[in-house]
Amino acid sequence: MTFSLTSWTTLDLAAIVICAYFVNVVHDRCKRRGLPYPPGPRGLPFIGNLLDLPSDEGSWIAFTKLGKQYGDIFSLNILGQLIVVVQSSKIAYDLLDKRSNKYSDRTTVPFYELAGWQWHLPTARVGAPWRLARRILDRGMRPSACVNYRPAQIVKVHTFLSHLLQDPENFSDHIAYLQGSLIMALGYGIDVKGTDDENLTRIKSTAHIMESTALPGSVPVNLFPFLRYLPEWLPGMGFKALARRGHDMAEASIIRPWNTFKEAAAQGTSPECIGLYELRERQKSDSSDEEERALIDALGSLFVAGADTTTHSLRAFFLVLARYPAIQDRAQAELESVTGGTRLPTFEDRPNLPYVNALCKEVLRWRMVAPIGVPHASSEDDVYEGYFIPKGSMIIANSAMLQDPVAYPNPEKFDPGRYLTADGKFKDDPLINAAFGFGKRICPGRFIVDSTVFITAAMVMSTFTVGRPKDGACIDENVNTGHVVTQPQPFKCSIAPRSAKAEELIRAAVFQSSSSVHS
Ligand code: HEM
Repeated sequence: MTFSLTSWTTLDLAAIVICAYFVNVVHDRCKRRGLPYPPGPRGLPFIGNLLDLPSDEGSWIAFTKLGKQYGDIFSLNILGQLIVVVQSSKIAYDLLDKRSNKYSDRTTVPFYELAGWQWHLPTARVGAPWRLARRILDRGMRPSACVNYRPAQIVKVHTFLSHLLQDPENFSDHIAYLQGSLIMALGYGIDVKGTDDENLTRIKSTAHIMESTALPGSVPVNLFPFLRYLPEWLPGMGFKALARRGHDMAEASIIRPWNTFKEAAAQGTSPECIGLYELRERQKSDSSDEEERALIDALGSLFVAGADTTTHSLRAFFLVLARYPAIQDRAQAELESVTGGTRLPTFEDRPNLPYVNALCKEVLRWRMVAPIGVPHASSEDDVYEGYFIPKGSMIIANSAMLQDPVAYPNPEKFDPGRYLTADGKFKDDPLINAAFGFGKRICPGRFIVDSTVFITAAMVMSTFTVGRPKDGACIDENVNTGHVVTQPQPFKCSIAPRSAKAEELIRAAVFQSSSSVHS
């Protein structure tokens, strides 16, 4: 007897779906041994809590509201996927950090599988390829390695200052270019020479497709994975061609810069970068084909994971300067007391700039770029505080913890004073790390972010004054309602050099940077 899909009636299919649903419910009850899931709103059959997630506001806002009703750990069921949302830092560290062996996986994004994007680290499932690539980034971006990339960071920030000087109105685009070109330099030692650089435009297009196909509702196959097995000529199957295009584009965008880097490394002309750091480490041991591919994947993941995120934080930094002149004045006075206004600040000045350091920390807390991080997934059944969390659950640590009024009184206020002692010394706050995630999946780029935001902020405030826009337009302090990554709403501001001396310092720095590159 042969079966074909077309010989089945709608009733047959409905009966199978209903049976599967009830088998699942019974299986689930047995597994739970009477333990409840974390509390949450009652869902509807089949769709669960789909309607409890409003589409017109950021998911972190919806989660925060639900958290007020159901507590610091609650759960939702979306089309059969259990989502556990965690709102307190204690629970987040208990689960994602202390029990990281069980909570470091990711759920599959069906479109990514179809496009062959398993190399992309932030969404990669736990397994040997992720472990190898992750080790490379942890090694190549640890604080002692980051010191090697300071010259590249300084050159890129000098160029950024000169862009602000020439064309202050487009500061937001200059920030994006700063980050894009910096990541190409950090990863591959490639010196991008303008916004139309091929490596840059290619990886930007790849990042764009990846971002627009990551969420459950963005492409049909993410909600209904079985669609990938249906023929392409059926209506609604356009995602298959998109996946092929995405695959080819992504491969080109990670392989071409890799080849450029490898050639330079072989000729001994590659500047310091993460790729070179890793090759040096490998000379200490034998390296396999898998390890070479892991390095390609690791470097390829940097742009998509790190360019937009840091760009948005720096846009928030400009927003702060434009909105809060007293904060800018205080930071500028501190910088001037250290540099005398006769030179640009350096990394070595950092210990003497507690207020600037505190300002940078507060930017990361005040306008978190990734308010729900990247969801983790559990790889084993677990019980926490009497709640059952089955294998395959999605765990979301919501940013509400960095807006907690107990840890951060008046959390909406931008206040660098949170990180200063009574006598004005910088006081670190380990909780801020929550902005970079948890456990084994914590952002490996966090030390690069820390140094990039510091050196950019210090150089900008030394040489420019940022203020309200000349046309008197209002500056909206809110962020957009993107579901994963947020950024300030577009805003205008005035940016003027602080003095003729500041202009002179910028021109001299750019001249010196370009002559050292060409020498
Ligand atoms: C303000 C800037 C940034 C923020 C707020 C940020 C935040 C995050 C967060 C929340 C995660 C998920 C952590 C988790 O799953 O628990 C993550 C992952 C990641 N980030 Fe960042 N990030 C930033 C910049 C960067 C930069 C500059 C790079 C690289 C140059 C980078 C590379 C990565 C990578 C590769 C992952 C995936 C790690 C994994 O899944 O194992 N990030 N980041």
